Amino acid sequence: MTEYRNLQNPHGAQDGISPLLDGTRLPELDELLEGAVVVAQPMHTRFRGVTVREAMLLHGPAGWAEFSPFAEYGPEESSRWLAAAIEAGWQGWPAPVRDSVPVNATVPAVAAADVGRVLDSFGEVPAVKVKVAEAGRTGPEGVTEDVARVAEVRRLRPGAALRIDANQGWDHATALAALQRLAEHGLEYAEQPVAGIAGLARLREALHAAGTPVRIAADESVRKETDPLAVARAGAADLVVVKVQPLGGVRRALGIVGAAGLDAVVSSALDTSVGIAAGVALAASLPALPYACGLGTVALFTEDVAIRPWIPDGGRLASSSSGASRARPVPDPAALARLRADEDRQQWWRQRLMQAHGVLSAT
Ligand SMILES: O=C(O)CCC(=O)c1ccccc1C(=O)O
Ligand SMILES: [Mg+2]
Repeated sequence: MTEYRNLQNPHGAQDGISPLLDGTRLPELDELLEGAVVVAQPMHTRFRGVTVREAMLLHGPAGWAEFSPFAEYGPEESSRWLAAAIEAGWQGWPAPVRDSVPVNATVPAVAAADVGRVLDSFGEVPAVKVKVAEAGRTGPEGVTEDVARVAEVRRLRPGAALRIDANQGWDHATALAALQRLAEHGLEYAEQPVAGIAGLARLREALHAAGTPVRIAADESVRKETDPLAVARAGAADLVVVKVQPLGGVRRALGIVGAAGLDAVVSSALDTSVGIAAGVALAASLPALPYACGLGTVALFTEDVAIRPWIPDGGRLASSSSGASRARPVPDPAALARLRADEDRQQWWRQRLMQAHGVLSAT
């Protein structure tokens, strides 16, 4: 007998955003853990302080699913990532409205001399996102490095749309000065240059007043706020970045974009190809997709679990939902064996999944 539970989630049931697992059965723990495997995918370049990305892959009746909250995330936050995995593996995604989606290259905070190598790994792309304001490099020297990195991207890809992501690393004055310099290279938008909704609003106004109206995209102020719509309601950003796992699934992310009423950029959480497919499903089912998606990040790994890794081809990724122009990713057994994390890590991730499951079943 299938049990349907309409879970009341403290972060979900507000302002028309659906609760986590809205109407979807919460599988038993044993069912989730059967066939679950933790992989560790090494990276070409350090990203977000990480050189090996761990992810737990689950195998449900609808296909493979990814549960990969970052190591420092607790049960409450991780429960949204688990809800996204349950949607992927036990429910499937809504029908797409487009066959493929445009993708940006992602350039980590590397030295300008390494930019060419990173760009080449993505092939031809319509847009490039450049990481700036790396931890410990947010002072004047760091800004100079950021400007040099962006200038090198512009030199090598004169026709690409160019955006930067500061991961809220700058203070107001640094962001204002840095963005005025970076705007000379042509910026499509700046992603989370400073922390907080009030911070974004203040910076956005200061940029307009200074005559450099760089568009502002909110990322952390969407995915880490208890209310993902607060930034839109405050008029603090021009667009919102949406990620499937942190927002609790494709359907919930679609609802958030609709309620925000702003243009959305779909991006990855440094997922394996299994998680990237969910991001593509979101991008392929949004009513409008005015910006390239940050879903090319499998190119940052030295190896991936999928037989055909989800790396952009001609700047695009094909959609895999119903009417599939491409099947959903299936891990290659040989790659799973090679990338399998050690027993301690398998155990640690099973523990995390149990805790996230506990949050979903208690609410
Ligand atoms: O958007 C992209 O191009 C890549 C994804 C990305 O930058 C990212 C990946 C993992 C965690 C955080 C972020 C981020 O957008 O801040
Ligand atoms: Mg970001």
